Amino acid sequence: MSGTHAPIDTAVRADLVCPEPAARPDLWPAGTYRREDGVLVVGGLALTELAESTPTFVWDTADFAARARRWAEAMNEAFDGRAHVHYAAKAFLCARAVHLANDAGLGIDTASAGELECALRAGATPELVGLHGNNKLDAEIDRAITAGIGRIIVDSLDEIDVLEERARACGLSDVPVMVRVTSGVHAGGHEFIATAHEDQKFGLSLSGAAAQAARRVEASDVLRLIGLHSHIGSQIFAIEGFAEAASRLLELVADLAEEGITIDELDLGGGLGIAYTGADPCPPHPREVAAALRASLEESAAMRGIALPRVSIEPGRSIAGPSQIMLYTIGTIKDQPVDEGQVRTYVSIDGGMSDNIRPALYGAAYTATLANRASAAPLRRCRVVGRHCESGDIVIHDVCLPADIRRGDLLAVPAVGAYGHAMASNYNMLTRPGVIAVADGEAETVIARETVDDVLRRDRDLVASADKTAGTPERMSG
Ligand SMILES: Cc1ncc(COP(=O)(O)O)c(C=O)c1O
Ligand SMILES: N[C@@H](CCCC[NH3+])C(=O)O
Repeated sequence: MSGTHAPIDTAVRADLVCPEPAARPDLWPAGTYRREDGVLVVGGLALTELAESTPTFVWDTADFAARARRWAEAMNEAFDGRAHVHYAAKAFLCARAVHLANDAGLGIDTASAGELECALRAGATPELVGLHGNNKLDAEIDRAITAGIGRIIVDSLDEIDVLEERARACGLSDVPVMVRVTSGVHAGGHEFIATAHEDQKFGLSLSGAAAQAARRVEASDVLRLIGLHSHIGSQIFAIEGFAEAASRLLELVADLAEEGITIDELDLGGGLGIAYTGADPCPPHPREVAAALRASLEESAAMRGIALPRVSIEPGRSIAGPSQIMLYTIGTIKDQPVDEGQVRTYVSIDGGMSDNIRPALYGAAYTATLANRASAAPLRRCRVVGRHCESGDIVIHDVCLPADIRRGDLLAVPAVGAYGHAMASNYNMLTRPGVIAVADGEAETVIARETVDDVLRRDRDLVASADKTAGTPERMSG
């Protein structure tokens, strides 16, 4: 990095420095450390071993499994073995994730035909699978109910009619249904990921529609009411929001009980936050969350004179998030003038908003550190950008990196395991990165990185013209 201008805001702020794994282990897969030669090691594997594979998600599967187990143990301990945990597949899904969740005793929460199909084909126990969605398609419903999944979470009154119709068409008479209730608790980070305030698309309002839905499902001859569901949002650190939502749901449980309708289960959704940078607090341990939920639910139930229903939850981010890091290779580095006499250092990496849309979509903050070496150079405030044709293609707005970073260095971004790969796109026809599992020092590709041919194969005209010239579709197969 060179230039005659002073860098913008030369003061290196501690909160913009990426915490080393030893200082903030919660940001990294467990056991991540920096070797004596400065190389970062994840899952026992030196990240320099993956230098040829960047950009890539690096997934510590043992870390994912341990986080899943921690939720299962915490909930079962707090709720005397009567709780259940469903992994929210939208955070990150592949067959391996299903196996790991399953081995830890978790069910799978899905939200589309694709997620459902992946869970079922990977061998998830159907009774432990749930299906969400504010506009479920007939084909999705048919697949879900004929596979015998354990819960369809209805999201509107209309959908109850559709579910009844589909159940009859499929010859089924005992379809398990939960009613998604909008509790009115507004929690979570960005507005786009808060889901339980009134004026948004999800759920049925506590102020009327939820009770109506419960009555209709209860009265149905083909549906079976198994519980109420609430999801208040995502990236939440304060346990009070979950407790408040649960307490409001219990009020509805008590009202319904007076009408003779029994609610056996409350699903409190997902939402526990994780730390993305050194400025974020450490999230509470699942044990702490589970114990607080138990205490508050017990108090609310006692106050209303009702028995405590079974409790389930659907964590996604808190299981998948810290289990993956993103590994990029640094390319162009340049200083851009921003103000009189000042410059900002732009560090370009070989990925961008197509593998991490969260900064552009939610203003999410990330941090990064050199993965291939340590440096004693002074720190400099940088902006990490991708290689898309878009000035908003910013992966990290502000991070302090050693002033001697150079083309070819590896950059590790922690906590990308949730809503990273899952929200990746092909913008600018970039190929989506793969996911490399690391465990015991070994690397294994679990999701192959896309090739340009993978992307172009969907264009039927290109396939047809390749067929004509080569006489074989293999030409396009990458
Ligand atoms: C219904 C439902 N359950 C679970 C989750 C998972 O949330 P998180 O990844 O924040 O734990 C979500 C996403 O926010 C959701 O919409
Ligand atoms: N996609 C969001 C959270 C998921 C919201 C799902 N209800 C994120 O990246 O933070």
